[in-house]
Amino acid sequence: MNPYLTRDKDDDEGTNASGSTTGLGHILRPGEIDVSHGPILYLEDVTVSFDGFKALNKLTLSIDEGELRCIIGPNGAGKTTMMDVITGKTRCQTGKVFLGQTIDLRRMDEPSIARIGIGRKFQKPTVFASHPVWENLELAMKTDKGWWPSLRSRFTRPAQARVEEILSLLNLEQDAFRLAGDLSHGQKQRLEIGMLLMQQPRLLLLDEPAAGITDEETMELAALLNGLRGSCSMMVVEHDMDFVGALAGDTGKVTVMAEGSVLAEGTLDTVRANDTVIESYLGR
Ligand SMILES: Nc1ncnc2c1ncn2[C@@H]1O[C@H](COP(=O)(O)OP(=O)(O)OP(=O)(O)O)[C@@H](O)[C@H]1O
Repeated sequence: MNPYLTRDKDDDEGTNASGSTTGLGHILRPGEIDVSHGPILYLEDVTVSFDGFKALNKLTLSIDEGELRCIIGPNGAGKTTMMDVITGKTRCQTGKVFLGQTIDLRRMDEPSIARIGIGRKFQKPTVFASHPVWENLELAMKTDKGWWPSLRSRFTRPAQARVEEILSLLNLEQDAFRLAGDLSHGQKQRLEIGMLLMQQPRLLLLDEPAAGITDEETMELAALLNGLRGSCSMMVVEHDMDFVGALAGDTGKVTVMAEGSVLAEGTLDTVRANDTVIESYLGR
């Protein structure tokens, strides 16, 4: 079962002080993401310069709610810098960066951006190697206590149910009691995505999740991400074109970046046939 289907009712609907539904879904509570009239992520004319070099050059891009967008492009195109800007790690000099219609990410710091629902996975998996798989998931669960204090707190029934749901989604049920450090590279990648899912993100940013994993694990990862489609928006930066093909299918939108801007956008077949893309990235 998709874990987002069990999202708390209060997470998605307007509620009044007594907790009953108001029916005024368009009236936003603080921190609520408004996607009623447009995309979940919107970047416009974003520029980032490092000592005069433009890593991002008037980058304009948007992601729809529930979309899985693959981003491809040559080394140095600015893909990681773009994720750094979205997550508040790097500040852009000019441009707009919005989550939904109302949340200006440029005004927020990294922890606040993470709390509001943007999860990021770096290329190298980061798991608690000396803890069992299930405990990695439990530690990652959204909590006001933080990870380390929560290690000592009781494992509640709802937490247990969510861990079981995510283990099943990750196809790691048989490995629940193994130490995370003993998993294969591909299993660690899936576990780290599961740890992000425990926090019920609205937008996931994944940087080359298929790098260094076997072909079989790559397809398993693609199945996992395809299964999340619609319930969580995702931006996946990737060089492995088989993986991109498995994610984008015939109709998914792929963005090609080069020199800090969008070079082309469309279905994988469309961008693959684009002469400029062939010249600058895919080769003949
Ligand atoms: N902190 C920094 N200081 C100076 N230059 C930087 C910095 N961060 C990135 N750059 C430069 O900005 C450009 C874009 O880098 P970025 O890592 O965003 O590209 P990328 O598309 O993610 O590449 P790759 O596919 O190799 O990961 C590169 O030329 C890089 O050297």
